Amino acid sequence: MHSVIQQAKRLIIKVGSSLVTNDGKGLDAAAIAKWAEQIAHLRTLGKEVVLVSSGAIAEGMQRLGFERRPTGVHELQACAAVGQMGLAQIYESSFRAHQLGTAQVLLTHADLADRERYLNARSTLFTLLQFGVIPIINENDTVVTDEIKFGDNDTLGALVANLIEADALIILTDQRGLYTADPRRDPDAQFVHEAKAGDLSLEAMAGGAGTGIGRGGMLTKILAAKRAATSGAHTVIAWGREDRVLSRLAAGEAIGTQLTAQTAQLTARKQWMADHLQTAGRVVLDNGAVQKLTAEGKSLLPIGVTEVGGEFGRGDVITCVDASGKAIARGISNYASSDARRIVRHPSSEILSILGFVEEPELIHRDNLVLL
Ligand SMILES: Nc1ncnc2c1ncn2[C@@H]1O[C@H](COP(=O)(O)OP(=O)(O)O)[C@@H](O)[C@H]1O
Ligand SMILES: N[C@@H](CCC(=O)OP(=O)(O)O)C(=O)O
Repeated sequence: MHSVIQQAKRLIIKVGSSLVTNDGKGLDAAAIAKWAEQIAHLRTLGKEVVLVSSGAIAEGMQRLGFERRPTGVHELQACAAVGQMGLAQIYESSFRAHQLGTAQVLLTHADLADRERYLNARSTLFTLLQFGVIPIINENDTVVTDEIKFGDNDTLGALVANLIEADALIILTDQRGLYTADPRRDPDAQFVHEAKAGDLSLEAMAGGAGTGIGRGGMLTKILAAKRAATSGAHTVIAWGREDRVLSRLAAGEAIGTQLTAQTAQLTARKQWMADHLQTAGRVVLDNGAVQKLTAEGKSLLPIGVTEVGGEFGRGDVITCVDASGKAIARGISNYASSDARRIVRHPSSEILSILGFVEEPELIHRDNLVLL
């Protein structure tokens, strides 16, 4: 019995190129329809699902008549642009059959490295989930070059898991999971049912991609599990063509390789904030706001702030101090210091008229806040 997917409330599901495009033969509509049906079922169980799908380049190659993967970066980018249309179309119609809308989200490494864009991507994804649509994510291949690429969507899946604090990452691939060696090369390879995410011995077992279609191979999946675990997300690597694989995982069946995160979600997040020893600025809270944060676990609203110190940007970690100057919390600011100065002491309903825009009603959302 594997219970991590059964218990997960928010899930990232990553499907690889070889699966989506039937080993490069063209989009596998039947397989995609089955995942869409199962994801619709997961939604009825109350789970939020974000899909990370590869396959744009493979599908674009097919559409443009390439027999082999082109080597030129612009040809690859052109393939991605062409193929992404196919992906968007097939996901939209497959989910539509289950009364579910989809949204296309194309991300680059630079988007997640930049704090402001990181926060924007995060807020947009949360909003899409609130609207009940399925975000379909891929790398924005047309604008990236090798140096700034995620490179493989396993890594992207893990970063998205970190971004929206998913409980689990499911990586669907063309193998049943991790073996002690590449099963395509070593007939004696043993299946690994369960391990700790981040266990170094796993990295020695995993090899590169098995076909010319996929990019990452097993090593990037193992590293993705390690990365996902830093924000407390567990990973399951499973065969995408396994009968009802997603529904059975959600029912607690032990399919695939389960890589369990060792850090609890909250601890991981707290640790991340605690690591920000040098914060960019500070806000002074009135007694009411101190009470809301410390005793009631609430978010910090601009109205509870009396003073803003230092220069910081949206997305920077700042310190919250009480009237005596004692640090009581640390968190990610939704507003730059220049904007924060204008909205403090005001109710959130006035943010729009003061600034002309609203990022969020909170200065720091409680999910982005750690008490000291
Ligand atoms: N230890 C291992 N266990 C399982 N598969 C492995 C291992 N090492 C390498 N592989 C290879 O990784 C491949 C899956 O990665 P990849 O081709 O990138 O798929 P995807 O397109 O799903 O990301 C498998 O087909 C397999 O040949
Ligand atoms: N963004 C690329 C994904 C490349 C990639 O990571 O492929 P895979 O190893 O199959 O997940 C595409 O859509 O073709």
